[in-house]
Amino acid sequence: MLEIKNLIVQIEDKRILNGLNLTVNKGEVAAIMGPNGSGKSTLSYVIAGKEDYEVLDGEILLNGENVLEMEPDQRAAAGVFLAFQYPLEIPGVASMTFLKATLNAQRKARGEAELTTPDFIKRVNAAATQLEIPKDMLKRALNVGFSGGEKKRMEILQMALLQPSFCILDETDSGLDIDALRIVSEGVNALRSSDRAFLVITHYQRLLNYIVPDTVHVMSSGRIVKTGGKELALELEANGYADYRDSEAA
Ligand SMILES: Nc1ncnc2c1ncn2[C@@H]1O[C@H](COP(=O)(O)OP(=O)(O)OP(=O)(O)O)[C@@H](O)[C@H]1O
Repeated sequence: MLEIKNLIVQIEDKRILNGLNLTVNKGEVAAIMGPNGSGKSTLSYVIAGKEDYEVLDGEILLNGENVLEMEPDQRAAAGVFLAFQYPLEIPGVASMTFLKATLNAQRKARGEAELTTPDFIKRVNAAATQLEIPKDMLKRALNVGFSGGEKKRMEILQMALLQPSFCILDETDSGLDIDALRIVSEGVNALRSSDRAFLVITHYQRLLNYIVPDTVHVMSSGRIVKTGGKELALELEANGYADYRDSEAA
């Protein structure tokens, strides 16, 4: 599904990804853990198509298609979704309006008919109920004045509506209280399916008790330096990253 080969990326002459290789298969939940500054968010931004990054070498293929040649909206239409570490606030745009416009823009890009308002409302309400998002919150400007945990829930609500095939969660657990962590994780788990893949970036093994990964990758200095099963996260929790800092790619 997603294949990254020898990805080398810099920003303002600073090299951040240094020949990164990563494969995530359909149906797989892959976690990435790694020290601060190892390039995890950069990787997620480069996959989603954020500007500013200079790709010097390598490729990113999504179902065989070259993602690096696509504009960000084309990537989204192709199924890439990034749940941000710091979700954006959009003053003046009601969450409901934003969600409907985003969903219909994607459907249009895929050549599908726009959803009617009743159909859309039915879908939003179902997803909001599951994520315990009060309906009146959907009338408020997107993320403006939302707590950290509410913003993260809104990200998962977007994901539930858009039904992307490749979902990246960038530190979705940061700032969540215990109940919100469970709710968000259940929202994510409900979307797990054999034709969808997840890349879960996290600092804490705790999230992976809720969203149990198939694979765990360790990232250090812009490369994947170790890959294992879910037990690798427990090992990291116990021992830290000392064994992996500045190590060569495994
Ligand atoms: N615009 C920028 N200009 C200069 N350096 C940058 C810029 N953006 C990111 N970096 C640097 O790139 C490196 C990787 O940052 P990134 O946010 O990808 O790491 P991370 O692994 O997600 O870290 P964390 O775990 O702290 O969130 C850091 O050293 C960061 O300072």
